[in-house]
Amino acid sequence: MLLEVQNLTKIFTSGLIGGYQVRAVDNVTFSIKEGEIVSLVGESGSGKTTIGKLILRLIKPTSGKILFKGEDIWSFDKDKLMNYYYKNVQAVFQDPFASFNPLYKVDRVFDLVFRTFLKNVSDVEKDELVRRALESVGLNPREILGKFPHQLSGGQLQRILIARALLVEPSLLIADEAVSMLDASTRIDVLNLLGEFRDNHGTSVIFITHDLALGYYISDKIIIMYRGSIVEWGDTEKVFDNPLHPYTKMLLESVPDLNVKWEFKGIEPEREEGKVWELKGCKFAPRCSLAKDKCWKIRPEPVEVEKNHWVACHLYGGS
Ligand SMILES: Nc1ncnc2c1ncn2[C@@H]1O[C@H](COP(=O)(O)OP(=O)(O)OP(=O)(O)O)[C@@H](O)[C@H]1O
Repeated sequence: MLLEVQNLTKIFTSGLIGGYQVRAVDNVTFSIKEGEIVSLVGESGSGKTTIGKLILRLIKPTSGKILFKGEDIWSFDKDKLMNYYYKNVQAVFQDPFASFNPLYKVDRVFDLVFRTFLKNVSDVEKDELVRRALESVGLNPREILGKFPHQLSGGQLQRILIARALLVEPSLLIADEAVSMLDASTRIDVLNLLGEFRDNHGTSVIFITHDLALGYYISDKIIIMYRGSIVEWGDTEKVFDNPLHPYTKMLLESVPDLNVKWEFKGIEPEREEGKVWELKGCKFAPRCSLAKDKCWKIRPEPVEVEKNHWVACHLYGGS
């Protein structure tokens, strides 16, 4: 297995006075095989980015483990972290502007990659690798190299960052809302590019998105998150063809239908933000029209309802 996330929990403390704790990630377990594209889907605040940061070892879990090829990522010393883990695990985030220094030409992001991960490459080879990487994301190197960030569009900058991440040929790419800022046609090009890269290099992708349709388009497996917990996961086709959790159903109903004028069909989110994190039962109970007594008291355990399709909901059994 390439990556195993085991009972991962991250608790943040918010507010200075009378602060309350947020269980941003709550006992999350999943794994990713080589060459698999897995989408993490959920609305804002469901813990997707926190999972990405935990996998990148940018923050420390409160409890639980992340294993990369069987090794605990927190057992790596600085050298192994830089020269092994980050060479294997690359990331692209939502806001491309944040990744560029406005005072330097965009080429600099490639220099850093060569200095850190590809030290033995000659200058001639470097130029060729950069050219190929830019072309692979649909950019013309002559229009890109030598420019400052403000001279390029957000979509161009984002594709440069994807090219940079793929240059290293990582085993795992974490794409956190990485296509959100791209226009619709560029977005599809970049999604196809990730798929091609997987096919050619066996790179696995964790595709973090709030957009169910993008998750459907790109992924082999889909994980639906709600308030830090996984509520449903499985093979993408199965989850889409036969959504089981009331939250997954609600998300699917909210995908805009171009033939129907928009009308709010969801249930109003609960007002008392802090309280839901403390619920003993199902976190979705305050929004669920089907919630029964048990749902408020006992957290549902995941149940495999069909092969490779799991749901954590009392409607489908489990304790
Ligand atoms: N550093 C932090 N300190 C305190 N709370 C945090 C911190 N980072 C995240 N949180 C909280 O953890 C929860 C999960 O946040 P996270 O950013 O992981 O969600 P998300 O699903 O990625 O949302 P979005 O799509 O809006 O980025 C939220 O309630 C958020 O406010």
